Amino acid sequence: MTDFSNAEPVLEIKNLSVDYGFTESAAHVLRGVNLTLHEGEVLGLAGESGCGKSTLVYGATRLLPPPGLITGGEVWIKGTNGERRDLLKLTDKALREQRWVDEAVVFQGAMNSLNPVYRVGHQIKDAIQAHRPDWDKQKLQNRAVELMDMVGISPDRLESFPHQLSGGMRQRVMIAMALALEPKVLIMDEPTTALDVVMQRQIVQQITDLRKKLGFAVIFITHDMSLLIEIADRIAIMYAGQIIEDGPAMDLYNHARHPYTRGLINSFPPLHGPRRELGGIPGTPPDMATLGDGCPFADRCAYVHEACHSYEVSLKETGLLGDRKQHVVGCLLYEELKKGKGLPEALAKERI
Ligand SMILES: Nc1ncnc2c1ncn2[C@@H]1O[C@H](COP(=O)(O)OP(=O)(O)OP(=O)(O)O)[C@@H](O)[C@H]1O
Repeated sequence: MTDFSNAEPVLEIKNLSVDYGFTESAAHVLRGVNLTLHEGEVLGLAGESGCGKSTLVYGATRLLPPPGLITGGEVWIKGTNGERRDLLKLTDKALREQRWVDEAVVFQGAMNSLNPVYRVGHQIKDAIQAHRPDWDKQKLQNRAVELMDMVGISPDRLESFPHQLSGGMRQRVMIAMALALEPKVLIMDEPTTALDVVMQRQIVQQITDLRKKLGFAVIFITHDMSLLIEIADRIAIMYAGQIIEDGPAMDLYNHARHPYTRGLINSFPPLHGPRRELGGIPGTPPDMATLGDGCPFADRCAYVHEACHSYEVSLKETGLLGDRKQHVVGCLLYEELKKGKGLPEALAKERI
C-alpha cells in the first residue's frame, strides 16, 4: 500500500452528474461526484449494489448505455501522450481514438463478451489493429503472444475458441486485451465476481503484479471490502450516487468514519486479529427516483439526528487526531465534532 497523493492525477472526475431518463421522473443517480485517480495508484470503489459505482465509471468514460444521460461535470484524463483532455468534451471520433489507448475498461461479466465464433487470437489482434492499422501480421501475432504470456496463458490458446477456455482464462484474455495498448488507466468493474474464490485470488494477484511491472493506475470496483483492503492504495465509498468517504486504504479500514463505511466493513470477516461478530446494515439503499433532501443514509443510520435530514453531503477532513489530510468524509457528525459537540459515545468507542 503506497501513498500516491503526491503523484500526478491521471483521471480527475469533477462534479459528475448522471440521470436515468429525461422527464420529471428521471432518477438522479449520480449527484456531483468528485474522484481523483493518481498515476500508478489502485483506487478501490466500494458500496452496496445500486449505489452508482458502475454508473460512475461508465459515465466518466462515456460508455453509459441509454437511458443514462450525463447532466454535468468534467472528466480530465492525462493521455498516454501526456496531454490532458476533458473526455466529456471530445468528439465521438476523438473518443474512439483515445479509448483503449489512454484508458481501458474491463466490464462486469467481460469474460462473456468474447465473440463465440472467432478464435481468441483473432479477437485480440483485431482489437489492436483498430488502433494500430500500420502493424503487419507478424507484429500483431508477436504482441498477441506477448499479451497471453503476460496473463499466464499458453500462447497456443490463441487458436482456441472462447468456449474452449475456462471462465478464469477468458477473464484473463479480457485483461490482456485491455492492456494491449498499454493504457495509463485500467477500470475494472467487479472483474472477479463470477469466478470461484481461488481463481479470484489468482487474477487479483496477477493484476497487482502487472500494475507493479507496467505502472498503470487502476479503479477496481467490488463489493468485497476485505479484497480491497489487500489490494487498494486508496478506497472510496459510494452511497446513493455520491462518494461519502475517501481515504488511504488502511486509514479507512482502521478508522472508518462514516457510519455506512463502518457498516460495510463490519459486513465482512476481518483479515487479521481477533474474530468479531459480523453485522449487516439494516434496511436497503434508497430509491434514487424518489430521493429527497438531506443525508441519503439518514433513514438507516444509528446516529441520525434531526439536522441530518437537511444536511447536504460534502467531503471534509474530520479534524480528528491521527486522521490524514487525504482522508475525507461526508457526515454531519464530524461537522458537529468540530463545533465542539463531540461524537456519539457508541461511535467514538468503536475503532477510533
Ligand atoms: N437503465 C436504467 N434505468 C433506470 N435506472 C437505472 C438503470 N441502470 C441503473 N439504474 C439505477 O441506477 C442506480 C445505480 O446503478 P449502478 O448499476 O450504477 O450501481 P452499482 O453500484 O454499480 O450496482 P452493482 O454493484 O449492482 O453493479 C441504481 O439505483 C439502478 O437502479
